[in-house]
Parts: sequence; structure tokens; C-alpha cells
Amino acid sequence: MEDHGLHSSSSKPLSDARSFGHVDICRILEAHGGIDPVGLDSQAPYYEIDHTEVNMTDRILIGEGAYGEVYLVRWRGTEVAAKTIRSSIASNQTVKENFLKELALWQKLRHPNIVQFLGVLKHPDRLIFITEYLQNGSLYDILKRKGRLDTLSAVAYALDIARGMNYLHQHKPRAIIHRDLTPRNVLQDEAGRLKVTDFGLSKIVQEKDAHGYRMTGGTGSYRYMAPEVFRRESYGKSVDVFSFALIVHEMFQGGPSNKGEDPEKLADKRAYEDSRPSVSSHVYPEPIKLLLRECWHKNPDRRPSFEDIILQLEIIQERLQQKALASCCSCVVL
Ligand SMILES: Nc1ncnc2c1ncn2[C@@H]1O[C@H](COP(=O)(O)OP(=O)(O)OP(=O)(O)O)[C@@H](O)[C@H]1O
Repeated sequence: MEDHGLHSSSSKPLSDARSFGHVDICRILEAHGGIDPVGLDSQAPYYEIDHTEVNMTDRILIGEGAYGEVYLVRWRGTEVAAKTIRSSIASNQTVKENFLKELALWQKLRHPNIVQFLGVLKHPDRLIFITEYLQNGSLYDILKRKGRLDTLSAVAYALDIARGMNYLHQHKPRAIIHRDLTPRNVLQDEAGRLKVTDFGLSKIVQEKDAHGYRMTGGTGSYRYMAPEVFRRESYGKSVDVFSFALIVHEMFQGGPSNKGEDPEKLADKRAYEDSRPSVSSHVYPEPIKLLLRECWHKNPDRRPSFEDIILQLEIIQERLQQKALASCCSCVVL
């Protein structure tokens, strides 16, 4: 695999042109062999791990997703997760290059609520990448195990996800849209903190128009898919806010509310009949109901940003903590 080097001065103009969004200049530079070492269009992530450093024969299978299996392995004495990409996917050169571009981007991200990317295994015929290992598994597993969460835990988890997502959406020079935010793509660390993962489907926002960032295409899991994505309309960052609302709803509910229903039909009803999960039950505190309704609003422009969501959740959390403390104190007095 060719390493273009991080600071190759001869190829830096393309990075600069990309970061400033000069599309025409990018085309000219690309036509003359320009490459982008900053990583928005890198052919190779910078951190490659020699495959001899990871003993894949002692691997333990921990999960399987649409792209391949995930294994627990040891790298330099540390437990890490090795994500293998099916050869049917990785053998397609364009897909592989796109994937490596996503990894190059992920490699630069650092946030307590984002799963840490560690490197790509230099393997002759397989595409395998390494991330930190989160032993408590996914939010999907947690909800399956525990069922409905208590209000304070649900709010704390919602804050974790919102903080990770806010970091992605605030990414410069372009926002990162996750596009596939689901309970399976939210993992829990030893300390109980949630982290967002799986940026394989996320893309750097390419265009900005008068209404904000927009891009076209359709990816992601149907159950959490925003109506505009299902309708294959142009969409922006707020698709992640929609998915977030459905995840928060599940935390109060203890899992998806329409488990039996075909996810594609569900997405169809959301897209064409404005159907939304019910929040009538008493388990939802009033400010959470209001927040969910804002977040899954049919008009994407009416959905709040993650920055706003964090502010709202922090207020909700503080009130809940005060209430819990007050009721605890009255117990003691009694
Ligand atoms: N870094 C990790 N640490 C611990 N477990 C992980 C890690 N990454 C993934 N897993 C586990 O492996 C499972 C499969 O992960 P993967 O990301 O491949 O697929 P998915 O998110 O379940 O589905 P999809 O591929 O459709 O997004 C996860 O649900 C999770 O339980």
C-alpha cells in the first residue's frame, strides 16, 4: 500500500483546495495528479499496523455486522477490536478506496464519546481495521439485557451520544454526518460511558447551500432512517438528530416499540404518513417528550442541532438530579 506521507508539500494544494471547497481548482489539481495528504481523499490511512503484530488465530468473535465480523484480538498486549471487511466488499477497488478514506478521516477524530480508531492492518488480501475494544458491547445489547432504562441513566446516555454526535457535526472543514446512527453503533466502555462508532457509512458533507449542508443518496438502517433519506431527497446533518430521537425513545421503552414490524415498512410509514412512535406513556418526562417531538420533526430544518440538544438535556438532567436528591432527603427526614 502506498504511503503518501503526512506532510508531502508537493501534494498539499489539493488538501487546501478541498478544505476551502474550491471544486474547480480541485478538478484541475486532480487532473494533474494532485493527491490529498490531509486525508479528505487519502488513498491510505497513515497508521498501518503490521499484520504479524496481531495474532488473528487467537481471535474471539464478538459480533457480526453488514460489513463483516468483529473480533477481540491482542495488539501489543492490549485488547482491541479487529473489524474485518468481507472480501466480497473489499475486493471492489472503489469501495475499498472509499472505505480507506473514511478510515483516514476517523483516524483524526478524538473525543471521549467517539470510539477510538487505532489503525489498519497491513494485510496482503484482507481489509481489517483496529479500534479500541469496548467490553460492555452495544446499546442494543444493553437494552436487550436490561430492558427499559431508568430516567437518569437514559438522560446520561442520551447526553453521551449527543456529545459524540455534536463533535462529528462540528468537524472542520466539513461536518461529518454519521448516517447510520443506531443502538448497535453505540458502544459502552468499562466506566459505563457510551461512545459512537462505525463511520463506514458516514461521508464528509460535500456541499453547502443557502439552507445549510446538503447531500444526496440513501444509506443507513431503515428502523432509524429519517424520512427525507427514505424518500431519497437531499439531506443534511439533521438526519442524525432524527435517528438520535428514535434511540432515546428506545432507551425509555426498553427496545424498539414496533419490534414485529418490517423495518422498511416502518420507514415508509414515517416518510409518507408522518408516523412516529408513541410517547403517551407516563415513562417519558414532559421535557423529554417535547425534545423527541422536536428531534423527529418532519421538517429537517425544525430539528435542533446537537449543541441545542446537549443544552436541553443538561437542564433536564440537573432538574432530575435535584428532584431525586429532594425525594431522598425527605426519606431521611421521615
Ligand atoms: N469496538 C468494539 N468493541 C466491542 N464490541 C464491538 C466493537 N465494535 C463492534 N462490536 C460488536 O460487534 C457487533 C457488530 O459490529 P458491526 O459494527 O460490525 O456491525 P453492526 O453495527 O452491528 O451492524 P452494521 O454493520 O449494520 O452497522 C456490534 O453490534 C457490537 O456488539
